[in-house]
Amino acid sequence: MTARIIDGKAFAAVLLESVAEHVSHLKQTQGITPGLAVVLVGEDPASQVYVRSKGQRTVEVGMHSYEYRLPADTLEAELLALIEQLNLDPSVNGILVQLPLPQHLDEALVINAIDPSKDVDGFHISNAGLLATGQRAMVPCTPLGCLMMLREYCGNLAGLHAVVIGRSNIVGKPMAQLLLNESCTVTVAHSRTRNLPDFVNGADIVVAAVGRPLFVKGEWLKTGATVIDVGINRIEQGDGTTRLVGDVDYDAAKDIAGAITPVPGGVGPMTIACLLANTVAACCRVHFLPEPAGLTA
Ligand SMILES: Nc1nc(=O)c2c([nH]1)NC[C@@H]1CN(c3ccc(C(=O)N[C@@H](CCC(=O)O)C(=O)O)cc3)C=[N+]21
Ligand SMILES: [Mg+2]
Repeated sequence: MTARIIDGKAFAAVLLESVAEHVSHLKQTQGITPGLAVVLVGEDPASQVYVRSKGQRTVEVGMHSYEYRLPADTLEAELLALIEQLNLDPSVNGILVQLPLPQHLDEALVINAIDPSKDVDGFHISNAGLLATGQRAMVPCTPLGCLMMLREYCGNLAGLHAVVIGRSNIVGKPMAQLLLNESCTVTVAHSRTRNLPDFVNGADIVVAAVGRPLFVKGEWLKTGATVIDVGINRIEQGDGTTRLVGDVDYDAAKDIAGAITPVPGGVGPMTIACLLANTVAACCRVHFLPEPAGLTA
């Protein structure tokens, strides 16, 4: 069996098109242009690449992009002052503080300083709590993108056994919450789980978010399983160049899975599309306007 390839890039392009239409409608009928502020502290090269591509996509769909690049030694008080300024600025509908932050900054403190209604990453404790209790929340972009692709490829998810590998606050935990809200039977596994292959072998859906290259082996999978690979690992090749690989051994998995996301071109592009969709939703909510459908359970 050869798996269907879940084309996240194409899927994201469709979502971005509908975001762009929504933005254009807001402009024409309300004179409003949604705005997204992205804050990057420090000079991590990978983070700079992501921030640049977020800014480009934001402008492409017709929204305002505001970028703040702060030095690595920025004081916590300075960062909190910027967040407060963005919280109060009505032209800013979404605020994203790029993670990870430098060591001396308290990530939880900084994230929880963001106005929850502008927390388009869905990382604020208030949004995490709303999601965990099945209420309308800003949903973290990566798990939201994964859910959209799963709904498309599996249809109704109720009763399916999903194994989420990874327990981070930004992917594993919210992914498990979303799948529970879809009535999946959810197992949350992680790098310390014993007999992980046995759990994976029982899964109709596998979401791999452990951050270890090629960690999930093809032979662990149940035939026909749907595999979502959240990993983005840059590995050195023999010739000195680098290559992006996921957390799943794709070449082996594709002969056993029923459907699988590639890396790159799977979850990554959906993450950015969902970020922009969340920003439009945040803008609609603050103005009491109808918002794009399908962003939550
Ligand atoms: N507050 C915060 N929110 C985030 O959402 C956030 C963050 N911090 N810190 C870093 C991670 C990483 N992240 C990615 C988004 C898109 C791609 C993406 O589009 N990847 C392309 C390939 C990119 C490449 O070639 O390097 C793909 O998978 O096809 C990757 C990674 C968002 N993050
Ligand atoms: Mg972790």
